[in-house]
Amino acid sequence: EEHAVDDAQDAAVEEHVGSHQDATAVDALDDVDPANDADNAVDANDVDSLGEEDADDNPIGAQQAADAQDQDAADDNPQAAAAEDAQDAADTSPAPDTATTPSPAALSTPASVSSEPREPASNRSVAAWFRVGVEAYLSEDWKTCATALENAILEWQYFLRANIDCRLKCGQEARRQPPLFDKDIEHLQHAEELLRTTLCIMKCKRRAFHGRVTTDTIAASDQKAFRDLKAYEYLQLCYYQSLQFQKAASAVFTIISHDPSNDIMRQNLQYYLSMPEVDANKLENYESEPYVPLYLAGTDAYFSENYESAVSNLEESLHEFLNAVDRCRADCEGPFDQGWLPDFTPSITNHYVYCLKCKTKCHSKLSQMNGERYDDFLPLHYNYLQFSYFKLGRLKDACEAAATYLMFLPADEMMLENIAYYKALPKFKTSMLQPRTEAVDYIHRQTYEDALLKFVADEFIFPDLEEKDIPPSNEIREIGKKPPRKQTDPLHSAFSEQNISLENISEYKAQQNLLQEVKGNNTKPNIYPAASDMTSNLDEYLLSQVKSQELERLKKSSRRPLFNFQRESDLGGKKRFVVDGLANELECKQLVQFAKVNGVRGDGYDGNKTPHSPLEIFEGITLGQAALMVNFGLIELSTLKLFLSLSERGKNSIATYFNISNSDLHFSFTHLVCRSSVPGKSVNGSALSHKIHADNCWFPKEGRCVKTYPAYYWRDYSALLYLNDDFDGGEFIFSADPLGKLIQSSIKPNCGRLVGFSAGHENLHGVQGVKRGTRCALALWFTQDSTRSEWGRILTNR
Ligand SMILES: O=C(O)CCC(=O)C(=O)O
Ligand SMILES: [Fe+2]
Repeated sequence: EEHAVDDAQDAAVEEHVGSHQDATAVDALDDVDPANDADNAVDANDVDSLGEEDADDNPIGAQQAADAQDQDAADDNPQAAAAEDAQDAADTSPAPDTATTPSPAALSTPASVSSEPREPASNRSVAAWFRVGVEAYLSEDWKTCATALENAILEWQYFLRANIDCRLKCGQEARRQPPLFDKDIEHLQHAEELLRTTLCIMKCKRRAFHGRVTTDTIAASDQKAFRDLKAYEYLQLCYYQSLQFQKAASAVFTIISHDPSNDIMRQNLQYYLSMPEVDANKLENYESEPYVPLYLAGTDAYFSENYESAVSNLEESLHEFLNAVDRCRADCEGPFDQGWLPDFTPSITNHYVYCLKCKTKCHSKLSQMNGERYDDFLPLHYNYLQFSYFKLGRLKDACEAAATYLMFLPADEMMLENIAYYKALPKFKTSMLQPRTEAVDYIHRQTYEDALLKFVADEFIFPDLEEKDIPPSNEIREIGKKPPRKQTDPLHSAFSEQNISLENISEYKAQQNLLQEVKGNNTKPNIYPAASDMTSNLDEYLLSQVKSQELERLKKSSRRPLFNFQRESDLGGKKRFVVDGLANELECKQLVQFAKVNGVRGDGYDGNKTPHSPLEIFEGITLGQAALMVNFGLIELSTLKLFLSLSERGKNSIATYFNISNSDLHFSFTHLVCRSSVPGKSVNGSALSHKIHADNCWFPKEGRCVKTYPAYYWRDYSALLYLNDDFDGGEFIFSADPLGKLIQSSIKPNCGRLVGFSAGHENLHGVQGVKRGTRCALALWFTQDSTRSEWGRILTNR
């Protein structure tokens, strides 16, 4: 519960950061309340080290402030008082009740309390609903969890829709206006169009978010959570627990449609589908696009030779697909944190390229139905259409569709043959082979945009930057994130690695600064000093990060923690966390090597060589054994020290996370273990390496977890510090049930990653089968009962 508070604080920080991001340039205009403008200026001041005058210097901001003053005496909210504006806004903003494209997602979201998708019940923001849902999940209040998350999703969809609608409508509207001056000198007409669009967007958003708790800015981390469909992951478990099985299955289906490679959700779906209550034919994708049902209806009609219906459905599907691409592209036009202060032109270029990269992904992102990809989804429409039109005797339409198809796939032999056939028909005229304009424009845009991005990739290369500015290894980066590119400079980086762009650089600099401060003048960014340096308190320092001021500062400047940290809400259950960076590559290699050479088969399990899985070899070595080996001169003292040092780091992280004083926490057992696949045996996909269990009690059957012998019932906390990742399988999993049917989260081991959790039945866990290679970990168990201290540790005190 304490962590819930931490979460809320984090969120507050994020939101805070999020808001002043917008204090820069044009987005600042969005904020029509002058009081807020002032706040933003001050915020910008702390973080971006902008002078206060920046806000005043902002020409439009200043204008606004002046306007505000004029009317201030009469009304605190000057712009709201302007009736004209209100009128304009009514014209330009997405009027709640005249949605041109009602999102099917909203319509089919399980929560559809009313039939009005534009007005979800909303007395909380997106983030607040999400938090209520996750907290309800953690306190096992399944009904509240389900409704809160449904509301979170509705509120999120509203946010998305309002932003997209405003951007699209305002863009169109601005292009329709006659210019203030009818000669386009120095691209002033383009500038005018931007001004008009901006004005319109401000009014539109202001109206769309009027009186709502959710504003037009949502913290980037919250946005990411929703784009990754995090809410559905919780939602499915809450549906399941509140016995709404069909909806649980649909929520999982929604996740898979979005990310077909999500194996955990596939397993969950299989499980749900095996339940008699769940009907596979009624699975719904709650986030499906409008063209999907149209396309399916169109192709069904086509194959049953009902060409009228095929044509009308496929034309509509085509229209909706292009519409979806436009909406996807508009969604890309969000804020961008430059992370530094570039000149005007590089600044807009930077933001432009960021958006462009996002936009060019829309085509393939949408070329799929419920997770099934089709490379030629858009051209396929024209293929079905040409034949259907032909069958209906509409030769001109057939020829147009055929010519359009060829623009996408110019070498398609079948289509070339079709065209030859059409050409031979007496009614044929050459003018009929006109490709359709919507497709011509689409392809031309695609070609030009690809050329721009290729230009960026080829030309923005700055080979002069010194190697010393580049981190030497992956030691300081986050999980799954590429290190900043070699041979790069800030601008290039903005244009290269995915969308992370410049954040890499500012984050890297911030990390460098922090490390510098912590470590004095030692410049190599290495989280841990040499293995033998056991007195270093750097690890303790970093582990106390959650509360540390330094980290707050780091968060403000880079908005990414130094190393990844996952807590309860990320892991789908209580009293658990994951932290990275507890050991460096060298330390991991040394310990793995030691374990592989000295591990004893079946150690710790009375010599049972395959205690967990008959498909794998299990080897282990305890701390006490290692101490004895030093005594007999079999291994180096430094190896023992490393073993000890890593175990202490594990203990520190458990003590810090669970807020226990280090002296009240005792090691009860320390075991360095490796699990190896046996070639030819370990391929069985579903077998577990370690079946689902709790660490301090045992399930005699289902249900009660008994705290008695043979369970190690005195164990209070567990930690696994992983040492390698050069194997397949072997994920650590938290499960909601003892059969491992409902996996809450899955953690891929790698060097320095630690998973920590309380040892009771609230943390059922297991290990997926190791399919290739050897997986080594330092397993640590702790107790608060000093009489249960690990005896072998005494051997190390010499
Ligand atoms: O190795 C792991 O990841 C977990 C092992 C485990 O749960 C145990 O030994 O109790
Ligand atoms: Fe365990």
